[in-house]
Parts: sequence; structure tokens; C-alpha cells
Amino acid sequence: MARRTATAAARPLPVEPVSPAAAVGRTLAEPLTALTDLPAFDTSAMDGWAVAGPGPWRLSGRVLAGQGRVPLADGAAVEIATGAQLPSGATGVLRRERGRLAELPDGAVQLHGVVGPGQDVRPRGQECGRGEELLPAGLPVTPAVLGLAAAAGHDRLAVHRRPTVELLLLGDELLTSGVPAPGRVRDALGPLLPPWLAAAGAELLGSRYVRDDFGLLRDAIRHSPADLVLTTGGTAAGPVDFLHAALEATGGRLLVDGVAVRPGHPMLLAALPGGRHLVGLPGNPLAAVAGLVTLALPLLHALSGRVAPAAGPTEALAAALPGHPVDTRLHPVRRTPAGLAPLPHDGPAMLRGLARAEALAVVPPGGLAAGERAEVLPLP
Ligand SMILES: Nc1nc2c(c(=O)[nH]1)N[C@H]1C(S)=C(S)[C@@H](COP(=O)(O)OP(=O)(O)OC[C@H]3O[C@@H](n4cnc5c(N)ncnc54)[C@H](O)[C@@H]3O)O[C@H]1N2
Ligand code: MOO
Repeated sequence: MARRTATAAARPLPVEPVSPAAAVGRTLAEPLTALTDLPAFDTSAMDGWAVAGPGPWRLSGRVLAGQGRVPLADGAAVEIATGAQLPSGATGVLRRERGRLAELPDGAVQLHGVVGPGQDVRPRGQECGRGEELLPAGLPVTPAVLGLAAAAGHDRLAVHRRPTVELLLLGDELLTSGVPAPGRVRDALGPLLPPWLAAAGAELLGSRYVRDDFGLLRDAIRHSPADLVLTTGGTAAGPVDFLHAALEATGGRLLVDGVAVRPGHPMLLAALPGGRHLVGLPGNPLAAVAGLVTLALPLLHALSGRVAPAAGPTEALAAALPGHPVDTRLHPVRRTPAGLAPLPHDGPAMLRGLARAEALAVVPPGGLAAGERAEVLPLP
């Protein structure tokens, strides 16, 4: 439900044509159509000889990949390379290992072998015709999409602008180096979040530490130019948890204020003036990751124009996963041959389980027995 609210909270950012290298990790804003037949011409699929009609054939010449189309008379054969354009009049390709050459009394070379019609030929348009839709809009541009787009003749791709993010790390207790001092903790989220945001297609404008001070937090939110202001800590009702007050002071409108999920229940989502958004991640590190996958990633995907699946895939559990009496639980899991294995050290303030996890399993209230299927939220 919270994931659906976050998905519905934003419209895709504007579309821009960019070079393929700049498109990786962004989302196709238009269907990718073929600008050519693929293959664009009848192509030899093997090294050997292009032949015209039934054998034996009289051999002459050679066609290499990259050359234009040459004619071939009935009864003739020409040496051909894989990927070369098939001569006009050719009826098939005889692989090198299946042909036998013999010299004729007049010095000419004769080729013997058996070739079915169209054998070892990749006919023009076998993969797609010009104008055909290859991929729908809303798909992330992966390296494979780049390869397909290039093969289909594209020099630029229409993608949505990357959502920008500013990360505000709240808490006077945070240390950025060394071991924890009395009352102080190492910031675990400053290192953890940026690579996951980048993997989700976002552009991080910056990360900064904001002291536990209402005015500083209010101004940081008010002046942030980012599409998404992502905060950590300060979501609960502690004496220096100023996030709600700062949102009110900056004209923020709460869309989600707490989610029935453990860990992470104080997570929140707000619309900010100027079409911006704020996601507040709880300070406990595993709770923050729960907020990332529940609110921040769906919102970033919506801004990127990425089509969201209705629900995550489900996988069978290798062991029982106890549930919360009324809330959904998110539990770090690994894939094993026996199914999803829950990882220990899954407390809200712990990262030991998460660091070995491949995904978070969604555990409904009451829990799941071994062998039952759990929805799986992949970690980006
Ligand atoms: N009376 C209540 N107290 C709390 C409740 C509650 O329902 N009633 N909920 C608890 C839960 S659950 C969570 S989660 C936290 C959320 O707290 P905040 O978002 O306000 O976070 P903080 O209080 O700032 O910090 C909580 C905890 O996390 C540590 N922290 C914060 N930032 C980082 C960071 N970048 N790296 C590592 N650790 C961090 C911080 O030191 C605290 O230990 O509220 C509970 N309280
Ligand atoms: O739910 Mo808190 O978010 O347990 O850590």
C-alpha cells in the first residue's frame, strides 16, 4: 500500500534525447523501434561458400563481411565469411567443414557438398522488420538495451531526466571515522545509501550532515534543489526529532506518515513546494533500508518513468519466518537451493544480516511457514 502511494505520488520527469553512454540506468521514455530490418540484408551465418542452385558448383572469388552485394550465377559458388552479405542469386551456404574441393582438367575448382534451400543463411528481417517495436517505454536502459538500440540503428535514446537526490544525515551523535566514542555511533547510512541510489538511476547532488537543530533542518529542506530530499533519523518523537516540525514550516504535505511495517514504521513521505518530495528514513539502519525500498525507490522509479511491477516476485521459504501480530515484517534473506533462508541479526539497528542478504522477504502479520512463498523485494 505504502509502495503504491509512493509510486502514485510523482509523474515522470521530462524527456531528453541522450547518447547511449548517457542513457544507461535511465528509463526509455518511448518504445524502442527498429530503424532497420535485422539483419539488414541476407547474411551468411557460417564461414564457407555461398552457392547458387544444386551442386557441384564452379568456385570463383570471395565475399568478406563489410562488402556490398555481388551477383552469383546458377551453378556457381563463392567463398564467403560469416556475417558477409549473401550474393544475389545464392540459394544457401555450405559450411567449410562440409564441402570438398576438386580441381577440374581446365584448372578451375569444383565444390562438392549438399546444401538445403536457405541453409545457414540469416534472412533479412529474421529478428525484426523496420518500424517494429522492440521494447516498450518504461524499461530501464541496461547494457543489453544499449546493444540492441545500436544494432537497430539508434544514435540517441529518448529517456527521462534522472531524478536528483540530496541526502541529509541527521544526528549530533554521528561520527564519520574511527570507532564509536562514548555516546557516539559511526554513520552507517552515509556510506550505504549513495551506491543504492545510483543503482536506482538517481543522481546524488550531495550528502551532508545536519546537526539536531530545527532551523538548520528547515533551511536545508527549504533550499534543497533536489527532486527528492532524503533524510535519515529524526522521524520519531524524540526530544530532538525535528523532521515533522520542519516539514510543517516548509509547507510540506505528508502523503505517508508512518507505515505498518517492522522495522521502519516511522518512515514518511511528503510533497514539498515546487514539485519536490521528501522521504524520511528512520535512523536505525535496517529500518532506513526498509524505508528506502518501501518509499524512496518506488518514488524514484515513478520520477524516472519506470513501469512498476504490481508486486514483487514470490519465492518459497527454506525456513519459517515469524510475523509481527499486526504489522508486515521485512526480513533479510539469501537464496539457497532449499529456498529463501532468513538471516540472523535482523534487529532494526543491525546491519549484519542485511550485509549478507540478497533481498528482503515480505512477511505478512502472523508469519509464514517453511515452504510457503514470500514476496521478495530485491535490494538494488
Ligand atoms: N517512543 C518511541 N520511541 C521510538 C519509536 C516509537 O515508536 N516510540 N520508534 C523507534 C523506532 S522503530 C525507530 S526506527 C526509531 C526512529 O528514530 P528516528 O528516525 O527519529 O531516528 P533517531 O532517533 O535519530 O535515531 C535512531 C537510532 O538510529 C541511529 N542512527 C541515526 N542515524 C544513523 C546513521 N546515519 N547511521 C547509524 N545509525 C544511525 C541513532 O544513533 C539511534 O540509535 O525510533 C525509535 N524510538
Ligand atoms: O521500526 Mo524501527 O523502524 O524498528 O527500527
